Amino acid sequence: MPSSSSPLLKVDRLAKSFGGVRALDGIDFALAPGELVGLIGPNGSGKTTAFNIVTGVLKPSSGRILFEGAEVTGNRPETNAALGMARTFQNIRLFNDLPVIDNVMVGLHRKRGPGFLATVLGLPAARRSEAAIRVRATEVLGILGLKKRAGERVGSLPYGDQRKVEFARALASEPTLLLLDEPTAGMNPYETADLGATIERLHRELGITTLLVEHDMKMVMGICQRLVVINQGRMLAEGTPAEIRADARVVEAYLGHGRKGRHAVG
Ligand SMILES: Nc1ncnc2c1ncn2[C@@H]1O[C@H](COP(=O)(O)OP(=O)(O)OP(=O)(O)O)[C@@H](O)[C@H]1O
Repeated sequence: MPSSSSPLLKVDRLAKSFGGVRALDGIDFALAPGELVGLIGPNGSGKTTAFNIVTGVLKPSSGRILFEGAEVTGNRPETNAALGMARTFQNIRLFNDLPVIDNVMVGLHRKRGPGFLATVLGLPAARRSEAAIRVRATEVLGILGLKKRAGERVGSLPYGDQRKVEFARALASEPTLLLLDEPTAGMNPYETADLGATIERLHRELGITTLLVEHDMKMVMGICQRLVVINQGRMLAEGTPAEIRADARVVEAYLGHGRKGRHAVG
């Protein structure tokens, strides 16, 4: 375990090229244990690429990712998940025809289940473990205010609640690092505000270190302790929401992209 002063996650001189496109060029940032940090930047600035490299979906061209002090660069996503990273996706990935509870239980099976085959065959250890997993999944649904919907088909839930189920699945694995990829994508302003409040509350209550990639400036500025701003694959600024709001380079980068409304920094 890291000491309180050593970062939980360190992104070190990260670079990534896709053919001739230099998507990332020297990205450096770190998350201290317990921090809620927003990774922001205009469209095409490289946020998703950075996120995908941290989680292991993409390999960097150069640079390193350190998690709990150990190098995890180039690890497969499943390896990183087993180490304690849990993520949500930009596009919801749930099993629409399955009940809410089953979708959350998937997150727990990934972490410590007895194995798919043992579960299917209903072997005794698997059955006991299955019961424990169901209890834990129900607890997590309770934290997110979704306990009453546990038995409903997840596809029948409103969009905002489906996002919360994804969130519950990530939390169920008891991650050390929670990575949220544009969780408010496709949400209306009410759902966005509600999810922002949920992320902030869970962070406060559970203290999970969280990296949030998000377009909605109002939400990000409202809940994050610190922001990392990238532009055209490079570091642009880092600081508290108040510092970022007052940073002329950030305002310029967003105005240069014609950002208005929910994307405006001011
Ligand atoms: N698989 C790929 N192949 C080629 N170019 C890519 C690929 N993925 C991303 N890019 C390019 O890399 C740059 C960064 O893209 P990325 O999606 O990481 O930005 P972003 O900040 O997440 O954008 P958005 O806010 O629109 O989601 C862009 O120029 C994009 O076109």
